[in-house]
Order: sequence, then C-alpha cells, then structure tokens
Amino acid sequence: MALLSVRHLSLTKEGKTILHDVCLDIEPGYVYAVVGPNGAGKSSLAAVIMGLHGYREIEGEIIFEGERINDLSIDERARRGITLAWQEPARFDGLPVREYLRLSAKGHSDEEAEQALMLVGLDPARYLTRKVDQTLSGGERKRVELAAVVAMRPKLALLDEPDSGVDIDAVERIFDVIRYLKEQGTTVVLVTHSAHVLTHADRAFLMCNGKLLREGTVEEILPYFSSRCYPCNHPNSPVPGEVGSA
Ligand SMILES: Nc1ncnc2c1ncn2[C@@H]1O[C@H](COP(=O)(O)OP(=O)(O)OP(=O)(O)O)[C@@H](O)[C@H]1O
Repeated sequence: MALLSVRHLSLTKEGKTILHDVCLDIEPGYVYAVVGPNGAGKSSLAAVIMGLHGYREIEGEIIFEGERINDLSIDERARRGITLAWQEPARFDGLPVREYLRLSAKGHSDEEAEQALMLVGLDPARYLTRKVDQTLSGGERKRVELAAVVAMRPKLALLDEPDSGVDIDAVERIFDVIRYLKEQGTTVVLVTHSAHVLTHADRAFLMCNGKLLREGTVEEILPYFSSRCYPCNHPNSPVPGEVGSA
C-alpha cells in the first residue's frame, strides 16, 4: 500500500488553477523529489498534503496510510506522522532551540533532541539556549528545523527547497541528514527546482503549470528536466508530444 496517495487533486485560488488533476503515489522508504520550474505548483502540492491554511479547499483526495485525510487539521496530520519543513514563519517561532526541539520531538528524550542538533552540525552547547528567531542566520534556522524533523521521526517529511539560503557545506550536511532520515524509515519528499537536489532523490515527479507531467527514477527525469525545463521553451505550457519523450 502506498504511504500517501494523491487522487485527482485540483486547487484553485483567486480564480487561477494552481494544481490540475494531480495523481501520484508515494511508496514508503524512498526519497522523492517534486521538481519543476518556478510557479509549477510544487510548494502548493506540499501545502495541500500538510493541510495548511488556504490549501484545504481542494478537489480530489489525499489518502495517508489508507485513510482519507482531507478533513484533518495540520495537527491531526502531524500526529499521523506528516511534517512539512521550511515554511515561513517557522513553527514555535521565538522559543529557545531546546524548547523548540522538545516540542517537536513529543515523547522523546532531551538526549535525542541534542543528538538531532549534532546531526545537523550545530553544537548543542552553543545552540540549545539560542532563540529560534531572526538572530539565527537563515542557514542555522534551517538546520534547527531539520533537527526538529529528525527528532520528530515522522513517517513522511516534506522538505521545501532544502538548498535555499544555505552555503555549500550546509547543503551537503542537509543531504547527509536526508539519507539518515531515510535509513531511520522516514519517507522524504524534496520540493525543489534544482537539478542538483534532484540527484539526491530515488524517484521524482516533474511538475509544470500545476500538472504532473512525468514520474520516474531520477535517471529518467533528470535529462528531461535539465534539457527542457531550463530554459523553459514553452513558458509553463509543455508542447504536446514533448512530454514523455525525454
Ligand atoms: N494565494 C494564491 N493566490 C493566487 N495565486 C497563487 C497563490 N498561491 C500560489 N499562487 C500561484 O500558484 C502558482 C504555483 O505556486 P507554487 O508556490 O506552488 O509554485 P512552486 O512550483 O513551488 O514555485 P517556486 O519554485 O517558485 O517556489 C504560482 O503561479 C503562484 O503565483
């Protein structure tokens, strides 16, 4: 059984179709990438899966572990094991990092939270008492939230733009942590417009103009994505016949 199934999902906002009849299955144990150019609808898809405010009025179905979750709140979805990282503002903004991790890792020990911090390359002695606010750099903040995801041990982690706002070293560490999450049994979905990030996934969904164009292994998707989407020769409207012929 798929961990998550998206069935005929359509989303309209202010009269504009943001997602159109998207169907996809996420199988447990893999790292997936949802790729596509700016405005393709990737973040909107993640927002719908998490049930964010403004993304609940949809057509279609979101099914998690066999249960239809359309009507569940964010908290209820989180309790079932879904998390979405790197939305703004961050969860529990303004709390000390220690408290932030404790709340994220409900039921888990402080030691586990500290280990998670070390895993993302932040020294607990320096960071546990810092506040999760603007005094943390963008990269530090991103890593604190990733530590929270690790501590949470979710079944499904949606990670939006893992490479934005972090330097090369931090990005490589983020990829290490993504591998760790997979080893720990978390299914990961990377939302990205970067071919480099795509190479860190096992499988990928290619989106364009609110539609799912293709899905396959990274080896199948990468050539099409690299050659046809950048630059995009058909501004967000693929030419019939191109799709499916990587
Ligand atoms: N509340 C809204 N009202 C109107 N249009 C919206 C709204 N939210 C998103 N959109 C539009 O929906 C489209 C998809 O946006 P989305 O953020 O999902 O794309 P994306 O693929 O994640 O892009 P990016 O890579 O730039 O983050 C864009 O054209 C965006 O302008």
